[in-house]
Amino acid sequence: MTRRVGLLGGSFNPAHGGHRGISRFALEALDLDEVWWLVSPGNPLKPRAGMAPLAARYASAVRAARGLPIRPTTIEARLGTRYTVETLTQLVRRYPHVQFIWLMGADNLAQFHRWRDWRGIARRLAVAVIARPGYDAAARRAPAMGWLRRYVRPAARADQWARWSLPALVLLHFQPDPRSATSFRARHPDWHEQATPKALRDRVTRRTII
Ligand SMILES: Nc1ncnc2c1ncn2[C@@H]1O[C@H](COP(=O)(O)OP(=O)(O)OP(=O)(O)O)[C@@H](O)[C@H]1O
Ligand SMILES: O=C(O)c1ccc[n+]([C@@H]2O[C@H](COP(=O)([O-])O)[C@@H](O)[C@H]2O)c1
Repeated sequence: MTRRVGLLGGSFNPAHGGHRGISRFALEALDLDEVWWLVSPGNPLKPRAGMAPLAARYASAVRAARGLPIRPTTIEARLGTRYTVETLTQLVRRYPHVQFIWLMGADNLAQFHRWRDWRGIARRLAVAVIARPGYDAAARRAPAMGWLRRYVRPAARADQWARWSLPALVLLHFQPDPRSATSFRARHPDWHEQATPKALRDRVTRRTII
């Protein structure tokens, strides 16, 4: 049977309640079986300075995902992909029985036009953007919206996304969640220096999704 999976790519530096909240919301609004958290080896647009090691970020994701149908994974490190379009090409090929939808917060929509082959991403799979406090105006004015606007689908029918022709974009609003990794790091600057259990660290390189 075809599974419906939402992909939330991120730095997870560290994972926090906002990731959990939006994933829980997406599971329901998009009628998903699972959300996979793609813990990035390194966002191509973010500086490396201040980025905790992948093992620590992955461990934080495993903790934050507990009890929900969310699978944190470091698959991009194993595939050797950093650009989302490359990751998606490989995932679609590797998992022919999974229907994927790309999830991202409104802050990323504002930057989307800077991603490699962003139109190609939207041609490969549906995209759901989740509102984020402080980013409404930036998302509305997002340069990528100049092209994407014509492909916007009604949020009231978000659970039908698997039937939409591509490109397809849905803008989802739910109780805005102000949590961010930036504010977490401001309060806990050395969060990743706490020991990462060795077993978890080892699993980062070995882990497969299914
Ligand atoms: N509170 C939130 N509301 C909506 N989207 C969110 C929220 N937190 C994270 N996201 C989204 O989750 C994905 C991964 O986010 P990321 O790991 O960069 O966390 P972040 O809190 O945005 O980090 P930072 O503050 O370091 O930029 C991105 O698409 C981001 O937009
Ligand atoms: O492919 C790109 O050009 C690209 C540029 C910037 C960000 N991304 C992806 O966007 C996702 C969110 O990143 P972040 O750091 O905002 O959590 C993550 O999966 C990144 O790999 C991808």
